[in-house]
Amino acid sequence: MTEPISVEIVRTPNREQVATVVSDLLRESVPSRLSAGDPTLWGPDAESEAAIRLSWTTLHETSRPLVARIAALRAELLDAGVDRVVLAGMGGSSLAPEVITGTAGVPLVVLDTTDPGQVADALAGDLDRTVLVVSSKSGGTVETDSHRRIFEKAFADAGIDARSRIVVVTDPGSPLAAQAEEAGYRAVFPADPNVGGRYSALTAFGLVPSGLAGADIGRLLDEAAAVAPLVAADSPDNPAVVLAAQFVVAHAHGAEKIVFADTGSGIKGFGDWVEQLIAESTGKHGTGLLPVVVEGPGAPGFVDARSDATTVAIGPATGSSSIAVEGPLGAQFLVWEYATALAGRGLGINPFDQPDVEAAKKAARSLLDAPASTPAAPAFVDGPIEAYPSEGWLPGDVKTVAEALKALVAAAPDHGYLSVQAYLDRIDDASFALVRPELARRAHLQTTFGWGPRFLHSTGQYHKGGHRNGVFLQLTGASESTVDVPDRPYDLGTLQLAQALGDGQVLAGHGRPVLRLHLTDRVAGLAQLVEAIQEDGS
Ligand SMILES: O=P(O)(O)OC[C@H]1O[C@H](O)[C@H](O)[C@@H](O)[C@@H]1O
Repeated sequence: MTEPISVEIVRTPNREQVATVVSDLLRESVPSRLSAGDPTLWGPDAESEAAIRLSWTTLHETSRPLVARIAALRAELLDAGVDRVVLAGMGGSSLAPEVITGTAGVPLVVLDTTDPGQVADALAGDLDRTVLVVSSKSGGTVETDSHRRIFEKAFADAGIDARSRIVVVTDPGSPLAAQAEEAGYRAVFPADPNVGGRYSALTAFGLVPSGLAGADIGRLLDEAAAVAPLVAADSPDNPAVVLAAQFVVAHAHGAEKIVFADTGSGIKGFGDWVEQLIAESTGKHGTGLLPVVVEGPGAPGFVDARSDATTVAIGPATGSSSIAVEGPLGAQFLVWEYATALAGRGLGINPFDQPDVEAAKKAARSLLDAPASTPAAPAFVDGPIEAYPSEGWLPGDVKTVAEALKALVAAAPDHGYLSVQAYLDRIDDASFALVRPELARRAHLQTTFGWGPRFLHSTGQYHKGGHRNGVFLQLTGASESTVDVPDRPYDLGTLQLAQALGDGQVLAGHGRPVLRLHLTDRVAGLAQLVEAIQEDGS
């Protein structure tokens, strides 16, 4: 029989220490205790939260009944000519379905944005054939609530009974569960409340949208089931133990970054899922593991990784990878969840909370509640780009984007990182992702890229709670579209800007340098930005 997953350690500088960490984990039977749901594994402070967060270890069994229910709903919808699935959900409520459907090659429109243009494009699709899945564990996430309001109105405006086209996934008792009951939405799938968002790939959050879109979710559970005995075993061959020990020891030696490249796994977008799991689980109390997702095995950050990073191939090993993990998606989900929970124990943190996420949400809410009477003036304007630096790091005589970028990179400590955060349309503005390798190549810093506000529910926890060695480049842009949020005093563009400004304030409050570049014309702005990066030469 072929192994359900393979973890290859291509090179490890600290073999003996890794072996010690492995034997400590095994001596205390940590893997089997984790699989049995022992909440004491992360110390007394984490125990009460862990007690309501460990049901993910058995989802390959407990989620089985969902498969038939989802298939029945899909058949009903198809009979009614409804075959376009739009998913409104942030972070753990959309990252897994995006990978599952991308890998299966079935279409799913994911709404995890407040960009007015991107939402307008989703609305412009064929509403006659559309079902909206509204996924939110808490039932109170502002983006998801906005999408529900916007689509409900759009269905009604198009003469479609919105109730028949909205399917909800949420925790029992959440505000969204109450709204769904009151409105009489088509179906409500109660999620397992004892699984946190980023560990919920194999709950209703991962399975409902993916199954409705046509992915083979039964097979996904089979893949997880095949690996379950391996990750629960108190054995030195346990793939999750091997990974966790590598990361904990690397972290102790100053390699707190994990650079992920897909090397031909056949999985689409795994990095986007795993980065939330690792960053949000571990990035807190000034420590953690920073995932850096790169374009491929030849990308900057991977080929030229230094001593501050471990390179991981998802797929076969390549010359630059230190570790290679090969296996199907369902197995990868479970192995990385176990590895993260085990690494969290090694780092001495609670891998199930996200103490710094709320701060940015609160700052955005304050800005929406009390908008500034006069907008802030840019520090300088360079063609179609306005620059808004946080206080205290940009010399006053800097007047060009190229110089400002150079100063931002120079403000990072040695072995720090640069985080690029694009509050833009990740479909129409997809080419902004090019900025990451361009900057990484010149900055000689590990460089991450995230779409705002999506990353706020993912790596955003690490930026504020993890190692304090990041510098931050925010990109915001003018929009030609306006999308109102029904029964709310703001439109999406206003919300999007408040989210960028709110997170920027919180980062600056942590003493981190933040440069916001606002593109008054997105296309011309990108061209100018790339030119400035190339000219920068830092
Ligand atoms: O599912 P929801 O309650 O809407 O939450 C969606 C996401 O947003 C939060 O801010 C958390 O940081 C994430 O862990 C979570 O996955």
